[in-house]
Amino acid sequence: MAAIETNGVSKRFDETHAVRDVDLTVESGEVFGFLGPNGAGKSTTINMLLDFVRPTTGAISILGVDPQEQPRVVRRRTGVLPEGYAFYDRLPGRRHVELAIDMYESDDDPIAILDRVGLTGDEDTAVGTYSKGMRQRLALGIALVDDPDLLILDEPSSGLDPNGIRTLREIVREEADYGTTVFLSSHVLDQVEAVCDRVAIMNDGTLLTVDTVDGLRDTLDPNSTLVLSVDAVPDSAPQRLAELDRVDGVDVDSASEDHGGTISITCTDSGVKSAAIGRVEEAGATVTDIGVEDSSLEELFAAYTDSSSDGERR
Ligand SMILES: Nc1ncnc2c1ncn2[C@@H]1O[C@H](COP(=O)(O)OP(=O)(O)OP(=O)(O)O)[C@@H](O)[C@H]1O
Repeated sequence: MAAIETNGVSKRFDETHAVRDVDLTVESGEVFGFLGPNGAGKSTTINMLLDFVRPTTGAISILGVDPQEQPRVVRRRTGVLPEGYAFYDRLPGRRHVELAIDMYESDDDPIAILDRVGLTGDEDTAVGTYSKGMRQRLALGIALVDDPDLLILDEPSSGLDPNGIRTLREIVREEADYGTTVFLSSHVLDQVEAVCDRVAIMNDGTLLTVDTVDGLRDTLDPNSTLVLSVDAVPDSAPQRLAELDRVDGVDVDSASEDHGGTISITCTDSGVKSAAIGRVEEAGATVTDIGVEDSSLEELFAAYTDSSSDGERR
């Protein structure tokens, strides 16, 4: 059973077509990244998944149930970190977690949850004095109450410092290990790349693609650079490599001949990499290390959203 399934889901706010005809399936146990620039329709989609907003058209299933028919079942089994959580400034962090535990009638330990999100020592401090990052940590803790089957995190890294981002990443991985499905929206792409099995890219309300990060790479930018460390750069290596069909460029660095050098090979197809290594070895070099430089998710995202912004929207 899919954890999230949408069929032909659209949402109009008056003249704004916020979400257009979205078909999306997130399998149970996946860590799924939901990417898009500001105004792409990510929050509107999330709000429809949780029945906070009703679709204009289309059908949604969350953990096998229709959120319009059984919103309580969906909310009971789903932990949500929404964009802009409304806290009670005068209440301490611990009390917020206790209220969530009471609501779920759960036997979770609030201190253990606050510890998990890195708020040890701040449990009894009023939330009004919390920094943005501390509030985000608290909202994440509240989302974890009662061990949800599905975690929906809307821009979870917003306001977090590098330590907070690392904690978030660890928690996402731990939850995935427990079998929780994690759906996280973001425009902080390297975070998404670090934890997600698959990503969807939204722009102007339209779902442009769903793929693994590697799959996106193959589609959008098959070029990658193979960087070989060698004991010495043979004179014939560049020529031998250039003869290969899917090699687009060779760059040699043999500045420190005593200590070997590097050969960087631009490949237009990943299948040519082993042949390229073979050619270097045939030329007489010993390959001591192999690296691959791929385009970043950021570059792929820009390539997708730029090529989709071609006129008629809204
Ligand atoms: N309640 C609303 N009434 C009118 N328009 C809305 C409403 N909610 C969202 N929109 C519009 O729908 C579009 C999509 O907004 P949405 O908040 O879903 O995007 P987003 O991808 O979450 O953006 P961000 O990353 O900035 O949060 C935007 O044009 C937004 O102005």
